[in-house]
Amino acid sequence: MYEGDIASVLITEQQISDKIQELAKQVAADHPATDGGSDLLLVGVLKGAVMFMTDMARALPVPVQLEFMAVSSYGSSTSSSGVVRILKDLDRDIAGKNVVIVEDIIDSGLTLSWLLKNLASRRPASLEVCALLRKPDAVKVDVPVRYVGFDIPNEFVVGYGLDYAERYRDLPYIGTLDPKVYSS
Ligand SMILES: O=P(O)(O)OC[C@H]1O[C@H](OP(=O)(O)OP(=O)(O)O)[C@H](O)[C@@H]1O
Ligand code: HPA
Repeated sequence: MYEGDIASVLITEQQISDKIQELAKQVAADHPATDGGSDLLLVGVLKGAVMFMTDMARALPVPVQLEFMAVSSYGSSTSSSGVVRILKDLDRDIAGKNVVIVEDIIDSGLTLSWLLKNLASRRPASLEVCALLRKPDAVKVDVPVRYVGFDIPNEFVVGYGLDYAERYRDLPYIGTLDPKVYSS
């Protein structure tokens, strides 16, 4: 699939799957199930986090509820515009809920820092972030991320939900994109 467009495989399907088991254990340890179930609410950030969110939800040994939000700062470019827009808001109130934001990638950190402020103002009982990938620039922005899958180099990556111009989301692994794809 996508022959010639992927320069290298950065993280294999197996590595993603093993990491998700690890992350799920960490999240569950911090959010034990109670008699009334668990009030853990995963907030997935569309569209990139869809694969990660659904795999996390199934790996978590505690009941979770799912909500989605769509924001966009990239459009069809490989760098963030810095302007975050809400394309789809949550369907319900998160006040009093234990919320974990599920993100595919933290790159410049702009999306997440905006999202954390936005969701914190809705008064959840707790608010944490679980990100599969984090790039070096994100460390410069002060965003507290409790759960991180992989720290990766500063290269544009695709696959497992991550796109370039809406393509490659369906790849089961994470790869680097051959620069010829976005320079042509
Ligand atoms: O840390 P940042 O530099 O802000 O980048 C991270 C954000 O960029 C991507 O979303 P995008 O806006 O491309 O939308 P998508 O998830 O629909 O692909 C990704 O899914 C993150 O939400
Ligand atoms: O490296 C990336 N790949 C795809 N989408 C992204 N959004 C931020 N960084 C990236």
